[in-house]
Amino acid sequence: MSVSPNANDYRTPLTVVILGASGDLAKKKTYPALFSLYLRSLLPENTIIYGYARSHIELDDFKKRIGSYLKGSEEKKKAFLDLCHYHSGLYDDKSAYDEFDKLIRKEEAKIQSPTSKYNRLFYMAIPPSIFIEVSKGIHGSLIENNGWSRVIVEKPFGRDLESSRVLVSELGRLFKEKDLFRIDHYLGKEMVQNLMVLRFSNAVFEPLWSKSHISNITITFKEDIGTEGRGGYFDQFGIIRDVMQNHLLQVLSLVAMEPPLSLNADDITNEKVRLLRCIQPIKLDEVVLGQYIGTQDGKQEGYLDDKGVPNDSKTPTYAAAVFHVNNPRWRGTPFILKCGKALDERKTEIRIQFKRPDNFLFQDEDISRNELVMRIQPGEAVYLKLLTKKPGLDNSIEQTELDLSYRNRFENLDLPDAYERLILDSIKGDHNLFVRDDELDVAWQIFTPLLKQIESLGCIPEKYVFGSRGPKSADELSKKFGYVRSTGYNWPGSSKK
Ligand SMILES: NC(=O)C1=CN([C@@H]2O[C@H](COP(=O)(O)OP(=O)(O)OC[C@H]3O[C@@H](n4cnc5c(N)ncnc54)[C@H](OP(=O)(O)O)[C@@H]3O)[C@@H](O)[C@H]2O)C=CC1
Ligand SMILES: O=C1O[C@H](COP(=O)(O)O)[C@@H](O)[C@H](O)[C@H]1O
Repeated sequence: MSVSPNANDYRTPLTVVILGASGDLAKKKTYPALFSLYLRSLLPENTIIYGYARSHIELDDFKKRIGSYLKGSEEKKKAFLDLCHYHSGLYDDKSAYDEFDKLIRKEEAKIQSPTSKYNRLFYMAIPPSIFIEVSKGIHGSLIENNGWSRVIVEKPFGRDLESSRVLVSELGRLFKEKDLFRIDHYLGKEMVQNLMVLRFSNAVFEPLWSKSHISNITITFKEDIGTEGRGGYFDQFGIIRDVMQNHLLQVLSLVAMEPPLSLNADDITNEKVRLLRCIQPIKLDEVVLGQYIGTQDGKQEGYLDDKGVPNDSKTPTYAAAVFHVNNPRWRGTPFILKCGKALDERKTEIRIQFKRPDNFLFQDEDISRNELVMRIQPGEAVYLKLLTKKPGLDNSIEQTELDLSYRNRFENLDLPDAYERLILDSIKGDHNLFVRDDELDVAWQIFTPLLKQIESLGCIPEKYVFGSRGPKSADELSKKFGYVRSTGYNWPGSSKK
């Protein structure tokens, strides 16, 4: 579904309320995304942005703080910051929300609405421990009855099936599903969006897209930074809850789902949910857990050195796990999901490794498999690794690639940040890129038994050094499930990357 900027929603004044405006997410992601939308003239004509948090911050200081994360001309920044207000108040105090509502109404009253309506978008950039009390505050004092009120919630949506169900039902009592937007920011990334187009608009892929031709699929998330002071938060969740249960599972479902009935949000989510229901319970012996340690030269600290992390923490900062999808398309093709912090590089990619052709004529050659790689970040690219005859008199075979590097192919590439796209969609009321309640439920059904097993057995993660490729056992796991690493491949563009 798409809504044109001329629709009524764009003429109706909008108040964006950022709860937790003094925090990290707000300054690094939410305000910069709103600023980009402002620069592209994609915010409704009369938009006010109100930050709310406990900290007492003077408006000028607050503007300086968020201004330092905005990229654009000083003139545009100033014009954007003129739309921004800040109010401090408690999260569990009804009178504070009532007072805040009065302030917002006063600002809104200065604007004549051409549609006689006023819309409000609430963005919860707050820790999960206060989701429910803040939701009650919004519901009790801040809802706009003459227009829509929508709520964007950030992950984590619970820490297991039980807590997620409590959260879903509590929020469900306060807001209708159509007004709730659960963000998984990976769904807003360009290449993740491109998955649907690549798969379903190109006749060349669909006939190959199954166990008949695909040997294994690896979805990898690597970060080259550690927890960097966020250890206190991270330690309560670990990498499986932080990245695998949400971002990687979303990518898996888009790679593996059947074609949806239409591009309508519900039809797409129905297919994702149907696919997720086919995932077999994850086996502990098909999982590798890791935790990073510092480098010998002391330049990089280990996870346990991060303040807020207990000395004896067993929380994994790396995980690899094998997923088996029990349906006719995928039965027999393993999906290997890998994610970790403090590794050798920053990279998120999908790597589809094909089987050898049935009637393989080149038995004597040490020949690698075809691979279709979709690099989500950095440097968005889709490339197909294939074999050609070495040009010239030589008859040997060489690995090469069909390469769609976005930066080379698309001129003046200006990709919107994931948050920018997602905030815009919530203004349009488009749920396509947000997580539906039943989707969340099935994701937790997949992971909760594994997480409980890991915790009850007190599994000790394998140590790996900051900046390495992660635990050694992860490569063995990939190999065991059919991944064949090609050697001797040389990408000529590496110097341009
Ligand atoms: N358009 C573009 O931008 C293109 C870029 N390239 C670049 O060329 C380079 C090579 O590409 P490609 O062959 O696809 O990717 P890589 O050789 O980087 O990785 C291929 C696979 O091998 C694994 N691997 C890497 N090192 C080891 C190791 N020492 N032991 C075991 N497994 C390992 C990787 O795991 P893991 O992911 O866990 O590291 C990954 O699954 C990359 O830098 C790629 O980005 C190539 C083609 C096009
Ligand atoms: O949700 C999260 O994602 C970030 C990585 O996001 P990216 O867009 O930079 O890939 C990760 O660092 C963080 O731990 C996690 O909570």
